[in-house]
Amino acid sequence: MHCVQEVTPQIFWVGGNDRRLERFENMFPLPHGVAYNSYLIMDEKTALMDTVDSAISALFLENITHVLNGRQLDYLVINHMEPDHCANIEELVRRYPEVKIVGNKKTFQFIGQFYQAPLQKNFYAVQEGDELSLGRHTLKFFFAPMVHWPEVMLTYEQSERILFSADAFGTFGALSGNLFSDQADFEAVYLEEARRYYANIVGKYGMQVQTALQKLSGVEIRMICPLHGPVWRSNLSYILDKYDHWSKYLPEKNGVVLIYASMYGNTENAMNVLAAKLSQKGLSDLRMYDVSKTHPSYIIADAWKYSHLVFGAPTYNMGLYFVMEALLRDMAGLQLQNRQVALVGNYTWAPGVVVKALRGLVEGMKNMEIIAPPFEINSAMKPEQEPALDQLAEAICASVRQLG
Ligand SMILES: Cc1cc2nc3c(=O)[nH]c(=O)nc-3n(C[C@H](O)[C@H](O)[C@H](O)COP(=O)(O)O)c2cc1C
Repeated sequence: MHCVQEVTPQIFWVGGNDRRLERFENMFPLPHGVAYNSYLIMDEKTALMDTVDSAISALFLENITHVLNGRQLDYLVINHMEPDHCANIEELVRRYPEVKIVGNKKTFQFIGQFYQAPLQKNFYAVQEGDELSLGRHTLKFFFAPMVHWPEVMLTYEQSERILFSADAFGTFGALSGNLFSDQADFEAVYLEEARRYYANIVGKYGMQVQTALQKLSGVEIRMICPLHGPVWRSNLSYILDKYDHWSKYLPEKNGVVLIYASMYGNTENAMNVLAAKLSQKGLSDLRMYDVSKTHPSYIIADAWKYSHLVFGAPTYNMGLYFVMEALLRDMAGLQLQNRQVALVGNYTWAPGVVVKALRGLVEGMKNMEIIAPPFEINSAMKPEQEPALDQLAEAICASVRQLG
């Protein structure tokens, strides 16, 4: 049975949800599933905006057949060639041999790489700023290279002022029937997952997101239709503001995330003592993670949200405990920047090694300020070290308060 929703009287959501997939990109846990959105415009000409992942192909094709109701598919716009959105191109050409595949040079290069079938005869190339009339609706194409992949386009429908935004403004989390963000309690249901999606999937490309936002700044947008998660038809400034913060690597909140690695509990203990001191000094909403327990995507999402990060880790085979090293390299790869940092190291026989490694990785990232001398433990924290930890706590509090 088809499952479609009306976005506007002539535009239909023909996507679907996957709550079975364990990990997005075989990497990121999906406790709340994921939605693959696709939109079909029914005008004098019909146009489909992107396809979906192969996991939901059967329902997707049924949805299209239902909405087309015997009509031909005239255009298939490919805003993004990542396989979770383009798994059905070949099948659509088999069903609608005359369909024009709308894309740019890079789109067509990638289609050639992913697909065996000769699809060149269906290609309909567009340039930046080109317009395509469907009748009452007119599509205008904005290129947004590296707002995830190099071929990415944003398609703007001029009559209804709708932005089909590819992966931008998307989120993890399946749709629970409610298609629009204002039908859900977005902050409760989606915000954490939207941030986790942004930081881990798009985070590296902040500069390109800024370029795209500037390109669109003169365009009136009434609705944003992303490829994942709910559609925005109201309060657009809310999600635009989040994207502006995230892509400028500006924290949303002044606060502290304590991130530790620990094999036998001694580093963990020092981090707990530090967290208690921070709390007693008046800091609230502290967040704390064990890197061996929590998937890095969640820690990275909070690193995107908060202004201060404390990293604590033991020495391991004359270096930094691997899981912490992997997390820091992940953060660096995603270009996390502009954070205030404090360090806690632990060793049994090699003083200085782990704090040097932590410092090296943190200083390798842009605009990361180490706000106080590292706190070092020799195997286990001793009561006589409390004044030094107090000093570190005081430095962190002062730095948080300084931000306002
Ligand atoms: C496999 C292994 C390798 C270690 N390698 C080093 C090392 O190279 N240098 C050092 O000073 N301590 C090393 N240690 C000691 C730990 O860093 C130390 O015991 C620390 O207190 C552990 O902190 P934790 O209780 O938070 O796990 C090693 C410990 C283990 C288990």
